[in-house]
Amino acid sequence: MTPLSAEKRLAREGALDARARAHAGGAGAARQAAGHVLEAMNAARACGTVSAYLAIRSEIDAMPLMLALSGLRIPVALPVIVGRGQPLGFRLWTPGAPLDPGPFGTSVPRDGAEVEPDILIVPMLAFDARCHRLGYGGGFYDRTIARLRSRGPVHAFGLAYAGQQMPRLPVEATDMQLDAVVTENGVIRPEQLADEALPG
Ligand SMILES: Nc1nc2c(c(=O)[nH]1)N(C=O)[C@@H](CNc1ccc(C(=O)N[C@@H](CCC(=O)O)C(=O)O)cc1)CN2
Ligand SMILES: Nc1ncnc2c1ncn2[C@@H]1O[C@H](COP(=O)(O)OP(=O)(O)OP(=O)(O)O)[C@@H](O)[C@H]1O
Repeated sequence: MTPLSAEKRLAREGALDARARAHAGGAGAARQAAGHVLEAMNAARACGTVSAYLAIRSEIDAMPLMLALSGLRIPVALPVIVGRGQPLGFRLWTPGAPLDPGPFGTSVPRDGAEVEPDILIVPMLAFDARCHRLGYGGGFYDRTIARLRSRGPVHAFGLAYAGQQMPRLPVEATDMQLDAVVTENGVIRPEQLADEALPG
């Protein structure tokens, strides 16, 4: 294990605790965040298919957003684990669509068509002011964002509780920066830190 992955593992422990505390605050945050995602999409002129997620553990619920998008006739997709070390696949979802159990407590639409999303709504353990993200460590979203960005423009918006912000996350070369992180308090765009251009 490299020192950086050990650092990430430590950060994950603190992040799980902070997220669980934020989650105990109730369902209002998920509804507020959903409204801010729609604002962020409008501001970025982002349109097309939106991939979201079915929350596991203490992730902020994306369902209010998914229902709002469906109501606006915007196509919604859900991630599918294709294999270890592989980018995620995506299947179309509609409210009430039958689901099959997937790995790690996830659920996937049973018979949704496979699609390529234009907008990714990304769950996480933690984020920082530069919109770097810490996930569960599978590297699934990093590989997925890298692949989609290599093919064309894609918007990657993190969705999180404001309480999931951390001072500064450890960053590996493969870690993708998000275009924004949306919380119940609004939209956070990546902050350019003064020392970012310096080596080390
Ligand atoms: N709601 C949701 N759906 C999602 C993701 C996600 O983060 N959240 N994913 C984002 O990639 C993918 C699923 N990937 C996941 C990868 C690991 C774990 C997880 O719980 N890992 C365990 C370690 C398990 C093990 O190593 O055996 C852990 O963190 O304790 C969960 C989801 C696709 N769907
Ligand atoms: N595009 C990529 N190509 C090759 N390896 C990658 C890529 N992206 C990430 N990885 C590797 O995957 C492993 C896990 O990455 P990381 O710790 O960033 O996962 P994560 O972002 O927390 O997980 P997830 O995205 O699944 O929630 C790391 O060893 C990382 O180097």
